[in-house]
Amino acid sequence: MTSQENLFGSSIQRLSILLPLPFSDPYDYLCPETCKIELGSYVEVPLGSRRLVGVVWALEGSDNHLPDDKLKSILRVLDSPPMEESLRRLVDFTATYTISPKGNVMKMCLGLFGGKDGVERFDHRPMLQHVSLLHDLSAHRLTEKRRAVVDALNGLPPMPISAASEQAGVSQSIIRAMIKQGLLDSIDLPLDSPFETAQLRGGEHPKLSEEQQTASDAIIKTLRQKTYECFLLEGVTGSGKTEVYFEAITDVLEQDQSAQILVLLPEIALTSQWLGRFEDRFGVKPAEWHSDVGAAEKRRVWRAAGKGNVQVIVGARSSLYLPFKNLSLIIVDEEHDPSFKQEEGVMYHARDMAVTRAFLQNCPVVLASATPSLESLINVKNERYHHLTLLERHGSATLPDIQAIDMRIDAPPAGQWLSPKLMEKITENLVKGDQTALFLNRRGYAPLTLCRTCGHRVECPHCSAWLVEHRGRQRLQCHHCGFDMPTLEACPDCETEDSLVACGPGVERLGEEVVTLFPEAQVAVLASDTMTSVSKMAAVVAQIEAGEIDIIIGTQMITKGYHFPKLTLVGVIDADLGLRGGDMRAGERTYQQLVQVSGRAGRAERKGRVYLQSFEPEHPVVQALLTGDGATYMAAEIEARRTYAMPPFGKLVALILSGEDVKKVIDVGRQLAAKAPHSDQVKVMGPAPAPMTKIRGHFRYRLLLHASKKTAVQPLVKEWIAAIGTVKGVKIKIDIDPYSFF
Ligand SMILES: Nc1ncnc2c1ncn2[C@@H]1O[C@H](COP(=O)(O)OP(=O)(O)OP(=O)(O)O)[C@@H](O)[C@H]1O
Ligand SMILES: [Zn+2]
Repeated sequence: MTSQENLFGSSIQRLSILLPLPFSDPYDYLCPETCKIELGSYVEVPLGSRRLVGVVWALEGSDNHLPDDKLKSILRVLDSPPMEESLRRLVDFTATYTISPKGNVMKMCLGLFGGKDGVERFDHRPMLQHVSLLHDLSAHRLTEKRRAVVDALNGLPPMPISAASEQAGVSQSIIRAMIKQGLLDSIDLPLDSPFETAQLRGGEHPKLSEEQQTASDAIIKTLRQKTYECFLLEGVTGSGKTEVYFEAITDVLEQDQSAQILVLLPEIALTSQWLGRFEDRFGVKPAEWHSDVGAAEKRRVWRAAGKGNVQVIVGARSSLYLPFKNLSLIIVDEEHDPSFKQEEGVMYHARDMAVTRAFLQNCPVVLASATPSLESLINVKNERYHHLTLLERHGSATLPDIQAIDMRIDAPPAGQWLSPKLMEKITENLVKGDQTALFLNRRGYAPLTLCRTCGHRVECPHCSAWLVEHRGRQRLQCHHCGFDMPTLEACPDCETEDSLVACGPGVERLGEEVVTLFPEAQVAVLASDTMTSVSKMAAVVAQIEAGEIDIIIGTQMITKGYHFPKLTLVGVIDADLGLRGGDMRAGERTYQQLVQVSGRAGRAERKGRVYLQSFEPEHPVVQALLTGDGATYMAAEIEARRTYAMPPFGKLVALILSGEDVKKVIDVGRQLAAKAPHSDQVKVMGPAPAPMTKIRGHFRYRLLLHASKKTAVQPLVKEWIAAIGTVKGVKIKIDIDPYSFF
């Protein structure tokens, strides 16, 4: 600790404070030595005219030689347990690994907020107006809406006005008016109401099968030793991986009520069914952390995590950076899922960082999947991960029969997308009263609108992409920048009326076809643009569970996690779709997706069947599904990666340059190429126009660095980019181990 006398004779110290701003290093601040401060303490500091939350990164100043009188003092130490060393080290690691400013990683740790809001979060617990029903209003004459409010509140403890309005389906003003008239009571309660503790042996408690038991025993053994170990829990679809890790969660909490568990799920849409299962099992809801959670709830979860007042948090990628007090187990479900890679800002891979966090925390981590990523399989081979396998479906369920439909032979009628064979199977299934899922990974009505007269394709004015028709909403939309406009009557180029045609199918168009062919069936179309919130998705899931839906049509959002006992037929409309892009992971990704969607069929007593419509049924991916020999397919993929020294046998770093002035972008690209590191261990390709040459009016070029496994790429890339310096108007994004090549 450095200290010296200040002007007034009292002792002061210098501190390094990491701020949630895009800076790489902490800033120096002063504070009286009497101040009770620790490494990791959250403090409020001034910066210009702003007040920010920062974290004490060192109990001494950095080496910036600024005299004390140039430094400002911290304003106060905030009321929260200090950030633990393991999280501070994760921040350092993430920043170094991804070549991001440390302050940007700190921003993720603080949750939502950088500025003022961050400070408010630490203030005495905010109070919130709650409403309750104390009087008997049955004799009152009430409007329908007021009656709905009474029904929603009846017999329940006070709830926030927003919750009551949601429950009753009326506006908040109606509730406020009722409070004013004395019909309802209002009370201010702290927002930070505590999370309930799980009931460990109370709820539904399945008896594990032998292989499930073996897997959960292995995890529990490590849990009790309180050490790091990474498990790859590989179990076929429907084998009950969730039950295995629920058992592990039960054991951690049985050993230690204050233990905390983090479960990462790839998609928030997935959580509805998962949450239901959790609640059945543990009698309480876990805390949630994802983009659909409101600011007040996020504040509550963040604080509870830090104070150790919440046991289980289920979340998306960013929950990994929450300030847990006693993190004891991390689960990454569907670990192979590409959405764990963050593609904006700090470009980290949440699965890999979860393993790192567990290592720093010295606790076990479980990666679960029916189709593990190639990287994880290799880590098993190298004995870095402990492999646990479930080979059979739970109970009497068996894996579905999978067949291909050769679209060159069994072609659909013109302008339709369902082959005669698949139509026949759907009809049979409807007669049986079973449910069918049709998978097509394309949102909207049609991916392309084409003019029959002049051949013009309707493109986004800001991106090099076609506009996708959304017929229900009568809009044309860009799926890259969100640009949106009404559908057109005439061709924007040759101005011919009624000459535009929709080309290709999206789920909406497939829905139209299905409704026409099977008018008596109840159909639901699920895509991320229609299922915009967890509650909307939950409502549809409940309908499917209740058997109110016969045919489910959806994008990749329906492929994973779901368990619908009555679903026995899966049709894949275009099994080759994912193979067309052609990056290094296209085959692996398509294989995983097809296994996952097939895995939705026949998960209970009734046998499942899957039909893959393909123009290339001889493709190794389709063959792997038909033969059920995924292991051989993945082994061949691993060999191909090894041959070409592709990750994880070698390293890739992508540089994505973008700017409004294409000449400047190309110029920076050329400068980078000229200064590129080259050796027998390192090669650089590019600059080349990105496949998406323009997004949001910004032109994009890419360079790709390929290095041997032993090369430390981060210092190399840092030095390389520093040699160019910053160029105004051109952004350089660094993507270590890229998953997207667009
Ligand atoms: N030991 C058990 N006792 C009773 N029910 C079980 C048991 N194991 C699994 N199940 C039930 O079997 C069904 C499938 O299990 P689960 O959803 O956990 O599989 P999964 O391995 O996660 O599948 P997927 O990878 O396809 O998501 C669930 O309804 C689950 O409750
Ligand atoms: Zn666009």
